[in-house]
Amino acid sequence: MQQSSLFPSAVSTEPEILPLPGGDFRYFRHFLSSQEADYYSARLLTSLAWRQDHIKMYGKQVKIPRLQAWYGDADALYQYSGLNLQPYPWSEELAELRVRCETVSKTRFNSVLANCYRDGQDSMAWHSDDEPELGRYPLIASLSLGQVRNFDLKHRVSGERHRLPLEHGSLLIMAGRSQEFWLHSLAKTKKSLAQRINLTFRLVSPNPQG
Ligand SMILES: O=C(O)CCC(=O)C(=O)O
Ligand SMILES: [Fe+2]
Repeated sequence: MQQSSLFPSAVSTEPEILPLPGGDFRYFRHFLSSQEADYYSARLLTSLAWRQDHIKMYGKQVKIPRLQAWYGDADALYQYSGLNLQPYPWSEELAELRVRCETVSKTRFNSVLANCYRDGQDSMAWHSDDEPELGRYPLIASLSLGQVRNFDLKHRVSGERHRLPLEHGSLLIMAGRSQEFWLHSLAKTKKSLAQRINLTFRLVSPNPQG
């Protein structure tokens, strides 16, 4: 049975456009209904192959401050923070969400990076999603589930900052030259927070030169 038929009242409205010079950021606050968001949040938490990777920093192996899992088509290989990620095949829930994200963003995705922030101590450092395999003007669809966390944006040249709390069931589309001009991060906080899952749907090229 198609899961989406269980949720006839899914809300989908026009996005809010973030006023960020040079970028193209569109925020769908109520992309999923709250029932859908609860459903996917619970399912993904238990069904994905979460793991805590290590990266090399200053010659030392350090644990990434969150759990991750990479899913996608077999040829969607991805290098991330020096890690070579091999995708797991699409799970049922991820495949359903992929279609929803493709429809709203009018883009095809062949992979998704899942991140799980277990509490306020889990975080993501400043970066852009500008790896060559994402192409020149990548469109990335970022779906958030669970605990609201602050998504911080910083302009590479002017240093201008913007903070967007990403809500349960929301979708943020980053397109055009967003990655070229803007860095993003998720800061740690001392507050006691519940967990949050974020999915970034991506189209990665098996051959960045091609
Ligand atoms: O968790 C988020 O909202 C951001 C995730 C992110 O930036 C990434 O996966 O590249
Ligand atoms: Fe990112």
